Amino acid sequence: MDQSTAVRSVGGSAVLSIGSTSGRLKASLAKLKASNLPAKFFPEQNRHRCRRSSPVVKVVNLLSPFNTSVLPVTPEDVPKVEEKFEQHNGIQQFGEVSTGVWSKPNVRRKTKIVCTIGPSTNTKEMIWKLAETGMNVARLNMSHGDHASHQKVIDLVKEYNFQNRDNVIAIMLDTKGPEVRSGDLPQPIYLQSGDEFTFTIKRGVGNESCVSVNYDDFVSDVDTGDMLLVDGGMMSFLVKSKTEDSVKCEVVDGGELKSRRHLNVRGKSATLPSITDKDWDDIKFGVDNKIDYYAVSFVKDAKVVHELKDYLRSCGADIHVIVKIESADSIPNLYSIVSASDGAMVARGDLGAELPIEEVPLLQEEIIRLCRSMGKAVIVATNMLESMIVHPTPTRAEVSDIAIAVREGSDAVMLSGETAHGKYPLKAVKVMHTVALRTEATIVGGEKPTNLGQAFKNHTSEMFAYHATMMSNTLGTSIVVFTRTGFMAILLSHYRPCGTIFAFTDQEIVRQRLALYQGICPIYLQFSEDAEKTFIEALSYLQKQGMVKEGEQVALVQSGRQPIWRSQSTHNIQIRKV
Ligand SMILES: Nc1ncnc2c1ncn2[C@@H]1O[C@H](COP(=O)(O)OP(=O)(O)OP(=O)(O)O)[C@@H](O)[C@H]1O
Ligand SMILES: CC(=O)C(=O)O
Repeated sequence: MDQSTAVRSVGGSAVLSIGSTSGRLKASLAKLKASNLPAKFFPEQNRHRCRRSSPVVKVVNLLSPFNTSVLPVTPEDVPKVEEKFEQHNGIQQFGEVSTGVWSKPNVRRKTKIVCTIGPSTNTKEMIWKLAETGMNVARLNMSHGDHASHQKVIDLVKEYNFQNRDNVIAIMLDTKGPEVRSGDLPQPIYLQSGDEFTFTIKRGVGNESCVSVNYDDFVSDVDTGDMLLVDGGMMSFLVKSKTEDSVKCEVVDGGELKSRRHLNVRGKSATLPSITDKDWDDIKFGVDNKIDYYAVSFVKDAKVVHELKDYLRSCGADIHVIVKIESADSIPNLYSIVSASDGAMVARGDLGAELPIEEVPLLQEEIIRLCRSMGKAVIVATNMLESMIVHPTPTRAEVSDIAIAVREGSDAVMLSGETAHGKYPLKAVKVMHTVALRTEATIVGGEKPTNLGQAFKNHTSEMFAYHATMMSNTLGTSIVVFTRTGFMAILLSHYRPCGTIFAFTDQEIVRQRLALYQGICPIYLQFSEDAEKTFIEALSYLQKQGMVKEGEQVALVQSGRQPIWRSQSTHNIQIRKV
């Protein structure tokens, strides 16, 4: 077996591919000399670390007609794959095209994909297709739609999870938060630089020169000289003067102003509570529907996270909280906010509106580093494939953006408008999958994030996770872990082992939750009283699905907060032959 399960079938086709490439191609590949690439790409020089194939081998593989592991990116190729979906009358037939779980993109890729569900994707057919193409988490944006429309999506995702025991999609409810939005307009207004335009707190105004704003303190929060941004900067307005109920502006960057657009004041957060009355109503809706994650918008301090967690405890809801870092006020409190939560989202849209745009990449890196060191999940969001809302191929800069987020170590990357209302939702997921998979193949694994030891305060589990990772990296094995709470699987994920973490759980809620975490393939299994019987069943499942081969070794981990079969004091890692 190739040492990295994430790339094993790709690695296997290297020799064949060289033989099948044209002379011109061979000549260009010859130019890709090892000496021209950074030493860290070459595993021979990092023997003590994870063994990976070099990018040169991967380039050959990408170009090979025999390669089936890396999905195509070109517009010519992608429709062929989508056509394949169309050939099947009825989405249930997906199972028939699959040749075991290993063929699924969700298993081979480590970095997870969050897809926002909207008008382009809120049908049964599209949710099934998204799931089969690589979606790991379905995001419901509560700024749009009503409970009935979100209920339909939740029910469909649950139906998918129920019918597909070998794949799982988590559900994330993203709160609207204290968003300031302009009101309805009968039709879009075209504004040019230098035009005058007024925003008013009077209700129901929408004409060529003035529109309502949904926030009563808007006038008092804004000062003359402030810059107002629409949709994160798509249009901008300079505040010239204000009255009791209106703010008069000059258009700086013009464009088309549509209904219900998002407004930010550069450098300022609205003086509204992070969780509004509407959000509490939506949070209750999430509790009733047993969703997996809340993404909480515009969190400014840890207090609000504690408040939400207290509420969830009081109703016995086991839902994890992801804080969205998007408010200027959140930055000084970053450590305490992340510490109180289960993870963070780098919400680059609003972050880049409230703070200078050049701060966004630096903050992204810092937030990822902080989350990794604290053992928290981290998602990079917004504009990742923005051009694919209307075009079938991404810009090269967008491809690089995904690669950077993967290299920086994010657990997940997110699609917003691309899947919510874009023209090419499946292609966008496919591109994200391919870029992430390709980038992961060049990452040297097993680098322990600093300070992780202090994050978990459970030194035995911590030590076992660390050593299981080192052992599996050295031997080139996958990791098999049994978990009732998800704790040990999450801990292992934070050490970023090279092989896949097959996390067996007898709790459906844990199976769903683990879908967000880097490198984890969650699998439901009813645990037997007899540990050995359960291990055999798990390994036989993996073998049947093509995830491990006969004779291959796996690292089997029995550790964590709650003992399943072991007595309190025994923890162990076994290396087993399948
Ligand atoms: N549930 C939904 N129902 C209807 N439209 C939706 C839904 N979810 C998303 N959309 C549409 O997809 C767009 C992109 O989704 P996204 O989650 O990025 O929204 P957003 O961050 O609130 O952005 P915006 O400020 O542009 O609304 C939204 O602006 C909206 O037009
Ligand atoms: C995702 C989101 O809310 C943002 O980027 O602002």
